[in-house]
Amino acid sequence: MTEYALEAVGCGLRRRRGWALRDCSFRLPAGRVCALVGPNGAGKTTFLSIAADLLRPTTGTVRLFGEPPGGREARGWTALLSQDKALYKNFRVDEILRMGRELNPTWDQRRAEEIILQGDVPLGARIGTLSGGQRTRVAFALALGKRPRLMLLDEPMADLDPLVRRQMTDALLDDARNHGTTVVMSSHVVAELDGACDYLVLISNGTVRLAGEIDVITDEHRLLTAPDQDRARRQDLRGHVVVGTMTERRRLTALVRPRGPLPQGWQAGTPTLEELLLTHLSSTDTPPLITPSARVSSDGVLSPGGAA
Ligand SMILES: Nc1ncnc2c1ncn2[C@@H]1O[C@H](COP(=O)(O)OP(=O)(O)OP(=O)(O)O)[C@@H](O)[C@H]1O
Repeated sequence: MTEYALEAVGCGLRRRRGWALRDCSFRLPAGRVCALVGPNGAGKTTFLSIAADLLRPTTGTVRLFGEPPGGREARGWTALLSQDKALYKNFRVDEILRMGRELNPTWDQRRAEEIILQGDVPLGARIGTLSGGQRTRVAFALALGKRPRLMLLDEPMADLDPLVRRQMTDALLDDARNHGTTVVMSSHVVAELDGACDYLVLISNGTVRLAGEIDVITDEHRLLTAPDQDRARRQDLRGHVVVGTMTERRRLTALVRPRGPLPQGWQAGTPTLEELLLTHLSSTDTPPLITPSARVSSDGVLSPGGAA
């Protein structure tokens, strides 16, 4: 039976200005590396904060391996690496690692030190004297040293140079491959997600628009291209779900979810992850696409045998 690292059922959070997250339902099978994507203000940080028990949802529930995020077990299983990386500035790096060791029964000192030393960060240096990128590396060491079952990352790599981004991505993938760690990573950098992630959750306006395996979601779409001279060609797309269209150099390109045979005279290709995300990010009225493995039934009961 499929084990789910994360299940959200009807999860919503209301802020003073309105809903930051609304009726968010999906599930994430254990061991996946999931990209959490959405425009600014979509609700990604809000969702990750609920999963890390920093915020309580106004409606619905989130479960981590079947347990509520605030429970002792779920706290032990989860590591959150957030945008602000709160680390005590007066602590030395080795003191931060000692804190990690004392707080976490599953602590892996060798792993944490490996991450620090790979970046030539002195173990005796105070956090306050480190550069932004070096601090991020310490935060990664603290999170990876915990050996969590579920790693939540909220735009963690913004201040890292490209080489260190690659090192940290490799470290995450290593953990996913060798220890079955489930990773949820929010980022605006598609290149960072492409190749690293095999699962996708796209949130827009506080609601889930896409959720599931990246290859299954990609397979549900076609990128159609036709010369734009013939305006009637737009009519060809009737009956298909059109996520978005773009005209460039007099050629019309449309990202569609086919509903029947593709129209004659159009070239059909598979969209790249970037094409898929950019088009979905600018679309507000496309019906959500949740693949079977990510689906929660409408009455809030998890659908049986949902894994694809
Ligand atoms: N502390 C807060 N008080 C009130 N509203 C907030 C607060 N934090 C976030 N919001 C609002 O909640 C909504 C969701 O914000 P959230 O930070 O979750 O988005 P995000 O997808 O992480 O955005 P970004 O990509 O810009 O980091 C936004 O409308 C935002 O203005």
